Parts: sequence; structure tokens; C-alpha cells
Amino acid sequence: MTSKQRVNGLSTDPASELQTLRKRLAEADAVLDAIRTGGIDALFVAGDRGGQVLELQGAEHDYRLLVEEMGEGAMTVTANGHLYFANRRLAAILGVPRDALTGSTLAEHIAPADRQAYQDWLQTGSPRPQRRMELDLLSAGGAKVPCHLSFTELPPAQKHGAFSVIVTDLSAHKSAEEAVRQSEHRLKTIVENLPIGVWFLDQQGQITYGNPTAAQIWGGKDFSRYSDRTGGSTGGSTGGDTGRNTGGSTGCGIAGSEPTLRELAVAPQQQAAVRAIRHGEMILNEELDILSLDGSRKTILSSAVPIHDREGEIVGAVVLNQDITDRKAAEEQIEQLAFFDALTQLPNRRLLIDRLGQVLAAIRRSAQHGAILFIDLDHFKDLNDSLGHDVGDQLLIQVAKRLSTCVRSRDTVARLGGDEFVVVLDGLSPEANRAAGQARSIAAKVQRTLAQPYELGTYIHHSTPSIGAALIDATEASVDELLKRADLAMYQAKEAGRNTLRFFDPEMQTAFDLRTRMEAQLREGLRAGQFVLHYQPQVDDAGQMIGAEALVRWAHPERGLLSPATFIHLAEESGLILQLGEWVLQAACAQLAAWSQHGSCDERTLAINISARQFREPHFVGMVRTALNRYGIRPHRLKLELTESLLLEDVEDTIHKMAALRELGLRFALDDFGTGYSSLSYLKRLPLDELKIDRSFVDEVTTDANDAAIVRAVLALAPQLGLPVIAEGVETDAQRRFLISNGCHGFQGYLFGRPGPADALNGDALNEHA
Ligand SMILES: Nc1nc2c(ncn2[C@@H]2O[C@H](COP(=O)(O)O[C@H]3[C@@H](O)[C@H](n4cnc5c(=O)[nH]c(N)nc54)O[C@@H]3COP(=O)(O)O)[C@@H](O)[C@H]2O)c(=O)[nH]1
Repeated sequence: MTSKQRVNGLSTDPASELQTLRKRLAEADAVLDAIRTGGIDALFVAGDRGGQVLELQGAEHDYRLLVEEMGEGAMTVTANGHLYFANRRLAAILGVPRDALTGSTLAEHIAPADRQAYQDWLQTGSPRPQRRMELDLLSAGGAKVPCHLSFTELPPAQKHGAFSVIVTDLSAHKSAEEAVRQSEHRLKTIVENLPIGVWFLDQQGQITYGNPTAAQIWGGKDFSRYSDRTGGSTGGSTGGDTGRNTGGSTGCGIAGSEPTLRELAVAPQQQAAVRAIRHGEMILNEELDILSLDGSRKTILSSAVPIHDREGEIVGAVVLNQDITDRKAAEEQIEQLAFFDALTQLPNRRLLIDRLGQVLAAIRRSAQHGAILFIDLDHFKDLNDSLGHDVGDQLLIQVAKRLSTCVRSRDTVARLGGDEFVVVLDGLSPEANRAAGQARSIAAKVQRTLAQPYELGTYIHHSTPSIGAALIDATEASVDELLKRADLAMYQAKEAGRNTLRFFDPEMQTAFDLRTRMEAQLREGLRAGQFVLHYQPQVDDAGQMIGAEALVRWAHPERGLLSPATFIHLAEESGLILQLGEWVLQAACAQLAAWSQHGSCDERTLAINISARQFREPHFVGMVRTALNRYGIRPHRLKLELTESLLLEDVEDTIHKMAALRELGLRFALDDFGTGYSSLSYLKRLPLDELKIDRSFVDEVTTDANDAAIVRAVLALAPQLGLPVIAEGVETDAQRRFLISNGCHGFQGYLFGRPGPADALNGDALNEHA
């Protein structure tokens, strides 16, 4: 900007002269100020012979430019606090035009709360000391602008007591600082509240920070105290290993010279932090068992990451600890439940199969032998039934303990369920005979040990085991097959009179293979609908058909029509009888429904055989009810044939189920009567409708006096029990006549008709023998 001012000559009037002088002095002052502040580039000095223009140049001009262009605000202030110069930057900071700043007081630009500090300095007598202050200035809109102000008194030659102020706007700096502060706060809040223990360690391994979770994990309230007294370094040993992978992996493990800390520690090379600091290793999720300061044992996951400075030097480490004690306990509990029997704590079937797999693999490598002992307690069921399951459980627990004492710790003792136990022996002789001898002597020991009396509460119990043994060799037999072999041998032991040992042999193997094949075929047969029902008539003494017995047949695709004698036993053992029995029930109901369509057959009853396993099924009653409803059968037309042994198996269950079925309207026949040991008083408790004299008595009833006597006795007794009798297996007319003469009115046998398809039931044929 260019402006020119003129200095005029003086007037001669003293009063006006004084006034003019004053005015001129004020103007001069203003000019000088203008020169100082850069408002003037050139000066016209008037003289007698005109005037002269003086250009303002040089250092002062440079300084002025410098002050104008500088990035800081700058002002000069009179001794009493009025601004007489402000640079562009200051005007921008305050948002006030420069002209408006000149003449204003500095105090009015300072926020009220900060004014006093400035006032105090202002009132210090001249020369004032240089002073720096952080104050909030006020912008034109009244907003606070955080600034740094540097006050410097100007040399007295310039203006007495005047001072300059350099103003730095701290807004950006402050908000950056605030952002950093907030970020730090956020981070700290996160770290303090993390459910993971976090440690910071310096290069000496001293703890510089530990969050509350870290303290909690290690049972210390304030871990920082350990860092004060350690004097320890990463190189220092901190104690020995206290157990399985036991160790301190945190800073306290490194830094501690405290006895308690020594207890926590393990060999330094095991400590994650030490390895991170010493070797720059990054360690992730090492599982460690620790002893924390409060004495509790914990399992933690420990990770450590080295911290580097800008030059890449390791200056410490950050360690993370996660307490997984509860998780481990839960995992162990799950494993316990999944792999161990809850009653005896022995390995269960699943774990046994796994161990057996390992033993088999080892045997294939080593050419040694192993053996499986399949142990079943004799008459265990009787104990359970008579004294209750609690007492039975006590026996099983004691058996489990005794078994474990009979074998080496490397052998496996498992409980399969019920009263079945399995012992797996490995490391037996490579020579088969010797290995069998070894297995035999261990089995004998088991037998002796289990035969000792048991104290079951106040009761002394005697129990014996039946043991099946199978050698494990390097052949291709699978784990399942090996188990089945031992199982089979155990059944042989049972059949041999119990309390004995039987070895699986090759003949058994052939039978076993056959059985396995048959079982698979049976399963397939059921799936493919290969079963049919044949019907054998039951007649009265006039030869009139009163009903029939349904007898299942297997239409085997290769072997033709098979008698149930060849497969019922296997179906029962394999459990397939449940499926087969249900099919028979449905097919019989369907047949009864079909007969209902023909008025003459409408009153026929149909007897079906029920196996014990089927009858014991919890859903048996419901299954029968469903079948009756499905085919709309009048229940009294269906007769269930139950054997004596079935009825005696679990008396209470039998009575309960029979009563439920009787309520539905079903009828019952006692099959094979005379072959068992039924007590008559007991039979009276059962809701029976009919006795079937077993075919074995009928067979020789005319030739064998004993059989004749038995049959007579049964026929004499039955009316007293209120039960009609059917004699089965009647093949000759002589047999029929004997039976009729002794009061029998129901017959079944080849004499009246062989079992055959439904449409072969022929009333005329029956009448021949009437
Ligand atoms: N759980 C189930 N068991 C069933 C079922 N079907 C049959 N069976 C049982 O299988 C066993 C053998 O039955 P099967 O070969 O059919 O033999 C029966 C008759 O054919 C035979 N019988 C009948 N009359 C005579 C005769 O005059 N002589 C002679 N030698 N045999 C004859 O007797 C068998 C009937 O026995 P029973 O059941 O005891 O009345 C057999 O035990 C059947 O029970 C089934 O579906 N489920």
C-alpha cells in the first residue's frame, strides 16, 4: 500500500500553534507508527524549496515483510495494553479485521478465565520478564482459540513499556493431542477390560504394565511391585520345573526373585516372554499349567511377541495369557463322559475300540500277540432283580476295581455295559501257544479274583464270571471281529455251565462267519420283504377249525423257504427279532382283517409267537395297539403265544404288560407248557387264556408212560386253573384219541394240517379226522 503525508509549517497563533503542534506531534507519532508497522513505503518531507520523497527501504522493510508473512500471529502492544500493530495471521486467528484490532486492548481478546494471568504479567513493572503462556483467545464469534503467547518487552528506545506478542494457534495441535488422548484412553479401557491377561515387559524382563486380568490369573493384586525388586534379567534362572509342562510364562516368571514367583517359574527356555525378549521369537498359544500366587493351579494359554524399537532392537515383549482352566475342566468332563463308563470309571466301548485299534496296530508291527478277555458275570440279573439295581451297581463297581488289579497298567479294562467287561492284553509272546498260555493264566487270575465274596452293604454275595478269550495276532481281523470272537467264546463258556473260560477256536470261526453272513442276509431279507407267514390250523375235538397259528418263513433267495428254527435264534441274538416280530404282528393283523371279509372265517383266532426280547421292548404294548387299530381287528381274535421262560424272566414286568394287553382285549396262550418249571401258584397270577402242551410230550404220549402221565396231569390240572388246553404236534389218530379221552379239546398238528399259505387252510381236509 502506498500513502503520502505532508508535514506542514507552523502557525504564528500561540494557542492554535500549540494545538497545531499537538496535532502535528500526533500525526508524527502516527507516521512513525505507520513507518514501523509498514503502512508507509515512502515519506515526503516538505522544505523551503519544496519537498523531498524518502523511500523506506533496507532491513526494516525486510523485517516488516517477514512479520507480515510469518505463520504465527504477531502484535505489538503499548505499555497499557493497547494493540498498535497486528499482523495478518493474528487477524486471521482472531477472525477480526486488522484495522479493528489496532487500538483494542489485548485483554479483551483473552478468554475471561485466562485474563488474570496476563493482567498479572502486564502489571509487573517494566522491564517485564519474557513470558510464555497458554491462553484461550476469543475469536470474533466468541469461540475460544487455544493459543500459545510469547510476551517480550520491546527496547525502551522504541516505546516505553511496549511489548510484542507472538501468537501460535494451538487449535490443530490441541485437537491432535485430544485425538491421541482419546485413542489412548480407548486403548487403555480395552486393555484394562480385556478378559485376557496382558503384560508389557522391558528389555530386562521387568513388568512395566499388567492389566487386571493378568493380575487375576496369577493371583496377585498388584504385579507392578514385582518389577521394582527383581534386578533380574532375562538371562537369570527363575526356578525349576514344578510338574507337567508347568511354568510361568509371564513377566513375573522372568522378573521374580520373590520365592513365590520362583514357584511359578520353570526353566527360562520354557517361558514365552524370555524367548520373545532373548531370541525375538513370537510364541503363540502355548498351553501351560501354572501355580498362581494364591495357590490355585490353572491352565493358561500363553503368547509372547517381542517389541522392537525403530532400529529393530528388541526393547521388551508383550505377553498375553488366557485362563482356560474352566474350559479344560469342561473338556475333560466331556471326554470323561464320552469315553468312560459313568458307574465304574472304566473306559467305555468307544474308548475300548480305540485302544483295541492301537493294540492291533502295535501287534502288526511287533509280531507279538495280544488277547481279549470277554467277561460276563453269571446270574447277575438275578442279583439285580432280587436286591435291586443299587446293589447290582455296587457289585459292578467292585468287579471293575478287582479287574484292574489283575492286569498290568498298560492293559485295558473296559466296561461294555450291563455286566459285560472286556480286558485287552498286549505284549504277549510272539508264539501263539505261549501267548494263549499267558492269556489263560491271566483269565484264571481274573476268575479267582472275581469269585471272592463281595460285601454289598450288609449282604455277602458270591459271583462267578464266564470268560471268552480270543487271541489277537497280526491277521487281518478287524477290531469288531476280534471282539465278536471273544464274545462268542464267552457264550460257549456260558453254555459249558458258566464260571469257566473258553477260547475262540477256528471251528467257532466258521460258525461265526456263517452267522455273520446270515445276519447280513437276514437284515437284507427284512429290507427286501423276503418273509412270509404260514398258517397251521387249530381244531376242536370235532375237527372244526377254531383258529390257526401263524408261523414265519423266510423265502431265502438262494436257499428256498427256510424254517424259523434256522433263523429265529440269530434274529433274537442280533436284535433283528424286533423288526421281524413287528412285521409278523402286522402281517397277522392284515390276515385277520382279510378273513373278516369272509363271514365264515370271521370268528377264527390267530396265534402269533412273541419272543422274549420283543415282549421286553418298552413300546411293545403300544406297538400291538397300533397294529390292531391300523387293521381294525377285534382284539380277542389275536392270541399271543408266550413261553414259560419268557414269563418267568421278569415277573413284575410280565404281569404289568400282560394286564395292559388284556385291557386291550388280547388273549394269551402259554406255549411249550411242561418244558419249564412253572409254579402253578405263579401261573394263577397271570391272565392266561390257554395252555399249549408241548409237542415233545405229545410225540410219545401213546408209547411213553412218563409222557402220558404228564399229559394226563396237565389235562387234569388245567380245568382247575380255568384254562382250556391245546395239544400241539398231534400227528396220529391214536394221539388224538388219547388226548380226547383225557379231556383235551384243542389240537394242532400235521394230523390236521401242516403250516401253509393262508389260502391252503382248508376246512374240508380238517373234517376228515373228526
Ligand atoms: N418269535 C417267533 N417265533 C416263531 C415264529 N414263527 C415260528 N416261530 C418259532 O420257530 C420255531 C419253529 O417253528 P416251525 O418250524 O414253524 O415249527 C412249528 C410247526 O411247524 C411245528 N409243528 C406243528 N405241528 C407239528 C407236528 O405235528 N409235528 C412236528 N414235528 N412239528 C409240528 O411246531 C412248531 C410250532 O411250535 P410252537 O410255536 O411252539 O407252537 C417254533 O419254536 C416257533 O415257535 C414267529 O413268528 N416268531
